[in-house]
Amino acid sequence: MTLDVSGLDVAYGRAQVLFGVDLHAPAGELTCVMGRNGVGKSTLLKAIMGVLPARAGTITFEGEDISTLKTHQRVRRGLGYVPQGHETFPQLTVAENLQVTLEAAPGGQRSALDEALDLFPALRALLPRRAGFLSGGQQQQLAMARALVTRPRMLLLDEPTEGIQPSIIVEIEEAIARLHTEAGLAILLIEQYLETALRLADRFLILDAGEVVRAGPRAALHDDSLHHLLSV
Ligand SMILES: Nc1ncnc2c1ncn2[C@@H]1O[C@H](COP(=O)(O)OP(=O)(O)OP(=O)(O)O)[C@@H](O)[C@H]1O
Repeated sequence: MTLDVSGLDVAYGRAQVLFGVDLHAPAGELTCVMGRNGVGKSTLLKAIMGVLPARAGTITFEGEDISTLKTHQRVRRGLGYVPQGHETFPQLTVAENLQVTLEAAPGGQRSALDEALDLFPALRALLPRRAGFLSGGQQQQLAMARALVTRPRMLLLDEPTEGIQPSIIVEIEEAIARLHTEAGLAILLIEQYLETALRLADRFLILDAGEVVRAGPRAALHDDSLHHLLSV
């Protein structure tokens, strides 16, 4: 369940955005990817999922080189991904959103759906609602529940609390903490805020202008010299 990225370069056309990024996200640990707006955090997750092609570098998951696999093959290997902006099918109900994913998942099991709903109990009451009518926070919970239905071994979350009302942020953070501590799921979390990272992370990595400038265990985040690299 360990994910290793080595020497990753990614570009949008001629504009290179990631430069030789190395990342080690061990099994069972929660790794925070941090850094200010536009430093390349989302691009890193997209490249790990194969949504964007890498120009150079390797991505290894559980010892297998997955660099050339298609996104759905990476999902089958056990990577779950919740992109920024919590994409759901707005015209479908919450129940249908979950069902569609369950049916598309190899060996998808009803029990996985029940477990996902146990993690976000508020979604149960919303099952008949169209996803497009949910609040941003509820849609984020639905997007996370959908990713969990595929029973990932590592979950990649792109700023799950961005732009979400504080009461639901707490629920989402609790769900992330439970997935990590109770279910032992490995998590790669994009998180801009230091306080949240200090609460949740086992280890961290800070990007600046597309390069890894710091990485280490959570304790190393208590370092004032990092502040200029983060949003405050
Ligand atoms: N589709 C695209 N085409 C061209 N450039 C892009 C594209 N998407 C992102 N970029 C650029 O790549 C850089 C990194 O963007 P990215 O979204 O990965 O950063 P980020 O750290 O996730 O920032 P944010 O927190 O704002 O999402 C930025 O300069 C951005 O403008």
